[in-house]
Amino acid sequence: MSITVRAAAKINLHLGVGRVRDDGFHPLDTVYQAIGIHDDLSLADAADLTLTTRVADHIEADDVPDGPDNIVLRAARLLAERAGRSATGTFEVRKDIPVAGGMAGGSADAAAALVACDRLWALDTSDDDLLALAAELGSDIPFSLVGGTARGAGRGELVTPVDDRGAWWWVAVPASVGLSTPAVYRHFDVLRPDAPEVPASAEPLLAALASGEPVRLARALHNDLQEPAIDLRPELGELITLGEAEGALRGIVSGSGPTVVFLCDSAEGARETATGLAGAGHEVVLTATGPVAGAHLLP
Ligand SMILES: C[C@@](CO)(OP(=O)(O)O)[C@H](O)COP(=O)(O)OP(=O)(O)OC[C@H]1O[C@@H](n2ccc(N)nc2=O)[C@H](O)[C@@H]1O
Ligand SMILES: Nc1ncnc2c1ncn2[C@@H]1O[C@H](COP(=O)(O)OP(=O)(O)O)[C@@H](O)[C@H]1O
Repeated sequence: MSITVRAAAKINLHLGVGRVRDDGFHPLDTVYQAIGIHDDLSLADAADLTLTTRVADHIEADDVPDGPDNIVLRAARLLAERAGRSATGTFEVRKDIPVAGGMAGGSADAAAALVACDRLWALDTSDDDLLALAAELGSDIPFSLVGGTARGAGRGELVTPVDDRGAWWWVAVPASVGLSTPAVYRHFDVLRPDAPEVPASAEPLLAALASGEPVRLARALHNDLQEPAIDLRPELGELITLGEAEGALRGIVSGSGPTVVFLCDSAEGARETATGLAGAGHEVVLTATGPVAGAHLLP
């Protein structure tokens, strides 16, 4: 038997970051949105545990570990250990989500692996237990299970779905070389030694989301990791200016970057912005809508 699970990229519409905690993580008040850029993960019965990866043209195959470090295998082993069985199966990951891009591609694959193993191994794990395992594997992974639009608290792992009736149009421009999430958080600590213990509230963003108006949402977008990301990669600031000149309502660094996402007012607006960015020499320009579903089985 073989099954396929699809998992989406995320962006942070609001990313409030507080002063680093004693455990090395930063307290967050964030709003995630899953958008229509996907990885698909297939899992087939087998006696042992193996993984192959296939990547879209815009991804460098060498950037994705194919050994035990791949988060798919870590997720499978963790679930197997908790279920008291051995981890078995042949995984194939087909990646379209930019790697180390601030779009939680690894987290999407980990969430997909939890869903796929739970199903193929017939474990029937409860949602709460799957969410707890996801949080052990990484702060963003519970959101990758839930999808849609959701608020994240704690270090990002405590996820609550929020009201979002919009269908938002996004243009995403990944960079050819990724940025390390811990490095961007460390740079935040250097630039913001006075960061408040309580992160900037997501409430204004939630009000803009509920209005359904793209111009209001554009104004409310907020990312405390944008400043450190741009300080490490000044060209990201130029890219934001360019996309806004090409018709986007607003550009913002996605999570810890270096992908930049642009909110557009319509499908037509997204097409124009994408065409303008491609014409200016950006080889990879992706268009997507959000919100979309979290990790789910494909028929
Ligand atoms: C920045 C964000 C925003 O959504 O996403 P990305 O841009 O990476 O996609 C997340 O906080 C990334 O979450 P994730 O990539 O799951 O991080 P984890 O594996 O849990 O942690 C990796 C490292 O990031 C730092 N980290 C992560 C989360 C957090 N709240 N504070 C932190 O300081 C820590 O240095 C940690 O050791
Ligand atoms: N399945 C996977 N897909 C992508 N990256 C992975 C995977 N498994 C492990 N990694 C490692 O995780 C790092 C962060 O990847 P990713 O989740 O794409 O970025 P981000 O944290 O910026 O959202 C990569 O540089 C890579 O070394």
